Amino acid sequence: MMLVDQIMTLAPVIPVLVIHDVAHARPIAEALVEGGLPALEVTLRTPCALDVIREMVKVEGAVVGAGTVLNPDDVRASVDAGARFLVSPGLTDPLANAAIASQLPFLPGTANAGDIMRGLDMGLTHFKFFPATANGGIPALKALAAPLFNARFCPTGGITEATAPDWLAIDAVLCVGGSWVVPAGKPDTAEIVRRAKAAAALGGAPISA
Ligand SMILES: O=C(O)C(=O)C[C@H](O)[C@H](O)COP(=O)(O)O
Repeated sequence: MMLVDQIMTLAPVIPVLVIHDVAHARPIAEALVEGGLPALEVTLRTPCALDVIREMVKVEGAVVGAGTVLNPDDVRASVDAGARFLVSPGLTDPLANAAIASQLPFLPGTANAGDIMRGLDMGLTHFKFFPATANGGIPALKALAAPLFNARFCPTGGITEATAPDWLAIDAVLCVGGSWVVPAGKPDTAEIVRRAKAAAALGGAPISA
């Protein structure tokens, strides 16, 4: 099992995936891995999301996690599908307890100092900062990371290929999440490889785990 900081340092970007057709799972995962983005966040927002995880875990080199994990049932379903990490938009006690019990790396969404402090109290150290842009952007995260100096972040929400380098330049930021790498609709795998390569090159060379 990988540690959360190993997942977060596989590449500078974790692509956030909203996939509506299980037939798209493998070609998308293969294109992302080929492009240098092995950590994949499959959001549990579509009816086929758990089947997408089951397909993507078969792709060599892919480290597949579940996103939009909202409650203990989602944790159980993600574990059963083979997810290797969990990402949520927020931090609740029932979710955090289930995620910690699962022993999978867990990146809970946090938006303010109280969220992060509750997470630190639970023994968590790595957080999603969400919704990153709408929630005050880079100045907000820098202001939060200063007193909460033990916390490390994956900002997500509204980040683009153009703005990602500024986020990655923050010391407390290990990677960013974003949906821009895989546009909606029928996958254009050549375009996904191109976008993945561009994302993998952001913020310097990836540190392999
Ligand atoms: O589904 C979740 O668990 C979320 O928390 C939401 C996603 O992280 C954002 O929707 C990605 O944001 P964009 O890159 O702006 O599209």
